[in-house]
Amino acid sequence: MRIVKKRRKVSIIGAGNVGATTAQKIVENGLADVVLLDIRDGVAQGKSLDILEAGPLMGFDTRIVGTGHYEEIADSSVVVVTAGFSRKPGMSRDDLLHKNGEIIRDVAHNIRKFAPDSIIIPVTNPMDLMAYVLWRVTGFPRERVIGMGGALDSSRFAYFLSEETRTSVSNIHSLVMGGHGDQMVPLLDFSTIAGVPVRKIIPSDRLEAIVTRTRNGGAEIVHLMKDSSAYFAPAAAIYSMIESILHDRHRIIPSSVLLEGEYGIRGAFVGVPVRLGNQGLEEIIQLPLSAEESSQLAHSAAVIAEGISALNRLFNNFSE
Ligand SMILES: NC(=O)c1ccc[n+]([C@@H]2O[C@H](COP(=O)([O-])OP(=O)(O)OC[C@H]3O[C@@H](n4cnc5c(N)ncnc54)[C@H](O)[C@@H]3O)[C@@H](O)[C@H]2O)c1
Ligand SMILES: O=C(O)C[C@H](O)C(=O)O
Repeated sequence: MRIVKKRRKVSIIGAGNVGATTAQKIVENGLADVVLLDIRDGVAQGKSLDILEAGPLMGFDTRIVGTGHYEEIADSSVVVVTAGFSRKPGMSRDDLLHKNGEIIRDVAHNIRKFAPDSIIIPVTNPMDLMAYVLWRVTGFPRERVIGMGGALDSSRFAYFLSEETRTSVSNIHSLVMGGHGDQMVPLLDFSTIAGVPVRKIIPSDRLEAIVTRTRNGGAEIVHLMKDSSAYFAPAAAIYSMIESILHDRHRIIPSSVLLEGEYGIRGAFVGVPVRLGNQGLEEIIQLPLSAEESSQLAHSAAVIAEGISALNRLFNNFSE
């Protein structure tokens, strides 16, 4: 007997650099059908057609629809939110709070209305705070709002470690926790090369330089590109999360989720290692952090909590 399984649907809000690159990866790898939505007339439609016209060359049969209408996102398994402004050289991610906050509140209302059963992956910056807006407005359970930040930061950290040691990236496991901002916490005790802790292999001054470069990884690209932030590695990070969810792989991927007492933090979205499967967030992995790492994480969470206070001042009422 043939098992016929309908392809899953992923919607991406924002057809800019991150959104369109993510769409292309999903469709080319046959992971899901995609709806690409943008406020700019014709952009999502044009990019979708362009991606489809590569089908005969790349050999994929997955579909992508470009649209400006939220009705199209109905029945999505996953909705990725990349709509909004990116920072320019000299700006911090938090400088985008007001402009992107308004956009994301509107996007959240539409997700609640048209894709109420979806799992949301917030990407727009400042990501941990935009995740909070999406969670507050949609009223989704925390299992279904999972922000992308730690996957990207950990990948950057791993790449820099591989470059330093001239070792294949496949031998490197790295972990970055905390907010997706200047206070992120790269964890040396949980980062290894072929199972050996990095502190045993790389001298401390070099490790310190790598940690600093990881913290500034986003800014380094913004400085180089001037009018855009990163999008190839971000799209790969989003893809890895969606793949673990749709294929129910239970991969442990650092992501920004609402903490309810884990790591001593409550009421904020903060990056922690989580297990991702069909239902979204399956488990928050609690690691035995050192006193110094715990205090760095607490500091990062305190900065996010300040951002939440600013959001509460901005939106008296999240549901307007
Ligand atoms: N979390 C992360 O790790 C991470 C990584 C990279 C980028 N980002 C963030 O993702 C966001 C997008 O980055 P980008 O490089 O794709 O930017 P971009 O400018 O290329 O694309 C943004 C798109 O959003 C669209 N848009 C704006 N308002 C909209 C609305 N109301 N509804 C639908 N679409 C709307 C724009 O028309 C544009 O096409 C930025 O905020 C950036 O800082 C986050
Ligand atoms: O740095 C940015 O503004 C974009 C993104 O958050 C990144 O880390 O590349």
